[in-house]
Amino acid sequence: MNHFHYRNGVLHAEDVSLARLAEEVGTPFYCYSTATLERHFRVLQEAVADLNATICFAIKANSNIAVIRTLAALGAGADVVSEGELRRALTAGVPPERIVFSGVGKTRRELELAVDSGILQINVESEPELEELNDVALSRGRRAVIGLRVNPDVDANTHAKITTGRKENKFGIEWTRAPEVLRRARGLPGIELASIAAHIGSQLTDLQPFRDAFRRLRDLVLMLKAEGAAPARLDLGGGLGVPYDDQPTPSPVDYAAAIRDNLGDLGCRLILEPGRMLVGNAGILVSRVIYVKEGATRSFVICDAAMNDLIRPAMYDAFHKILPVTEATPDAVLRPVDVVGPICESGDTFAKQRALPPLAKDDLIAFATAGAYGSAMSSTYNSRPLAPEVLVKADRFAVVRARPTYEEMLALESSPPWL
Ligand SMILES: Cc1ncc(COP(=O)(O)O)c(C=O)c1O
Ligand SMILES: N[C@@H](CCCC[NH3+])C(=O)O
Repeated sequence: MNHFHYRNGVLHAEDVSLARLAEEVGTPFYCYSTATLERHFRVLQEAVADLNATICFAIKANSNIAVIRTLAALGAGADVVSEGELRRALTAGVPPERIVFSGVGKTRRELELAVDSGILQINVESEPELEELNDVALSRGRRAVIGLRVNPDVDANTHAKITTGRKENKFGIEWTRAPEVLRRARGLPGIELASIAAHIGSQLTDLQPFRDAFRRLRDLVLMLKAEGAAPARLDLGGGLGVPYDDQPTPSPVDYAAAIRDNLGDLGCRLILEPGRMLVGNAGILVSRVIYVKEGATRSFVICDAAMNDLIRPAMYDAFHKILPVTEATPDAVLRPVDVVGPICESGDTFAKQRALPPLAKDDLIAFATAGAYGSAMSSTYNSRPLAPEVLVKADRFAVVRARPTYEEMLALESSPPWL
């Protein structure tokens, strides 16, 4: 369910016309719906209500502070993976006791900041990191509260670039060594082992890989219990997919059932780290057609958004629905076009041979389901300013990240003295 819909023939975000927003903020821009964010959070919260779970929004999916703040106001925590994300979460008002710090390559400085901030847990992904964190904690006279992320060697059945729980992936402690490393963690004076964690990948459209991973976590918990050292918490990561096309994806209720069936009787508190499912359908990227060009074998709709704004099609061959902001008439004849950006790479293509209603210079189009890994993965490639972000709530809107000026973009660079 999302709150982007046509009203009087114009695409709206809640009660705000995207055509009006395009006039006010210029294109391209991202637009997020507060109602969709809130609805997605509540649907998940209700689905897991009996499971004693903390929902830590994976802010890598959408790091806009207003988006994080919207979710934090409903009780969301945050899953962060860098100093920058930790600072964002704290700035957005997420209480430290609801923050989890994940990632395979946390620097000593990041570990120090995490320990000093008093966050819920640091998810350790390797033995060298465990030793480093032990050292950091002892040097501060503290014990670091950790989750040990294990790699359950389960195929998440998703795009190869976003699968994370196979043994050939860089993430987590190798499955066969997990018992030994858990015991090592228990014995370290600077470490408090509070949790076991796993995250097997992103955009999962099938629950079976989750079930397989949960069974493996169950085995580890039972092993620790038998040793009298049951973990207080289990961190199940994120990964639930969203429908980019019209294919159904598992519901939060079914996901919760998979958790309940496999882990519900263990008496552990749970941490969930959803990213995409909270924000994916809450965001849209609006762009203006610059030209329509007739090539030798196909037609190109060249728009002012590009791969630097939304890299998912170029990087993962991802599909995003493309909607005309002015609704097509029922008798409009669709024709196949390539929708491309202005960047100097053929990979700067949003869609190939997509059947779309007639589009002309200056028309507005919108890329749907762009709220997750859209703006968060954008860059300034080709010296293009980052697209602004707008948050809508009913009939109100706010520019929650402005488009930088070219002066601001150039200001961080300087000439060396010899030039
Ligand atoms: C450790 C961790 N947690 C949570 C997530 C969020 O994943 P998703 O956006 O698929 O829910 C990711 C990204 O896949 C991740 O690496
Ligand atoms: N960036 C990926 C998801 C990666 C998840 C990160 N753990 C995407 O756009 O689908």
